[in-house]
Amino acid sequence: MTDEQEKGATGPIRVGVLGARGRMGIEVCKAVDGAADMELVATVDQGDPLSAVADAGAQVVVDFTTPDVVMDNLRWCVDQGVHAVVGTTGFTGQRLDQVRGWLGGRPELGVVIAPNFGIGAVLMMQFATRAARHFESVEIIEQHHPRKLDAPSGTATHTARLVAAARAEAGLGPVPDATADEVAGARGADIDGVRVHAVRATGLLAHQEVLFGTIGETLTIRHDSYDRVSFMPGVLLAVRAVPGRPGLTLGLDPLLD
Ligand SMILES: NC(=O)c1ccc[n+]([C@@H]2O[C@H](COP(=O)([O-])OP(=O)(O)OC[C@H]3O[C@@H](n4cnc5c(N)ncnc54)[C@H](O)[C@@H]3O)[C@@H](O)[C@H]2O)c1
Ligand SMILES: O=C(O)C1=N[C@H](C(=O)O)CCC1
Repeated sequence: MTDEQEKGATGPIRVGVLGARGRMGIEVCKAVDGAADMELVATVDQGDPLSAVADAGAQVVVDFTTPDVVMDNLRWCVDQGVHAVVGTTGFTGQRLDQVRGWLGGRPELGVVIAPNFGIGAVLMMQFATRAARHFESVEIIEQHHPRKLDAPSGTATHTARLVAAARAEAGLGPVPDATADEVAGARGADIDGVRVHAVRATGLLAHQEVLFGTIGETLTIRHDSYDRVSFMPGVLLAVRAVPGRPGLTLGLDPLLD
């Protein structure tokens, strides 16, 4: 039995939440509070010292903050020897490599970074990856609440990368598109050759369609989160798993298998 398993066997997982007063942070605090095998020991938001997390003896931190502060938070967690579950978006390949580099010096530590903790959203990405090689055309349409700071969403960016990799592996060429004299933005963002359209509207929460096309047919794979509670089973799953998963885990897929 590892040290972590031993700690887990003797008591609840001690959890600290960063971004605790944000839309997601509030839900995470409620979910952790309501989990019999966890104890919410620290809640930190902008202006509060991170040291509260260490002082409280947190074993796992959950971060739902903003792309501009999340790397500093993660660096701090690694330095302090605290496992991390991260839902904050903005993770480029370069950022992920940086996190892997930090973890190289702390082989016992785990970090889970997931662009979407909704189980349905994870399946939507898996289904889209599976469909990708069968269709010459693909576009992603993500729709979110208007207070979202980033566009396109982390989920859409991750999906585009997965779909592009599956297309490349299948030997598909570029998506057919004869557009000329494009008005800037009309065709959406280009992520690894996949067009991504970001919609923002009051009343929406988090939604995504992946639209595939080939001769004579289309396939639309759609996921909708209507409430932030939809992300909580995935967050709790990651909190339970991360002490036993050294290194970087990207996405929730390996935890669902
Ligand atoms: N992975 C997922 O399933 C998922 C789901 C929803 C949202 N998100 C992402 O989570 C992030 C947060 O989303 P939100 O809607 O809760 O945003 P939000 O703006 O409501 O919350 C962010 C919180 O972080 C706080 N904050 C800022 N700097 C901080 C710091 N240095 N230390 C501690 N707290 C700090 C802010 O004050 C705010 O309360 C976004 O990147 C969003 O895209 C991911
Ligand atoms: O509300 C948000 O902000 C969300 N962000 C994530 C993303 O960018 O993909 C997940 C869905 C909700």
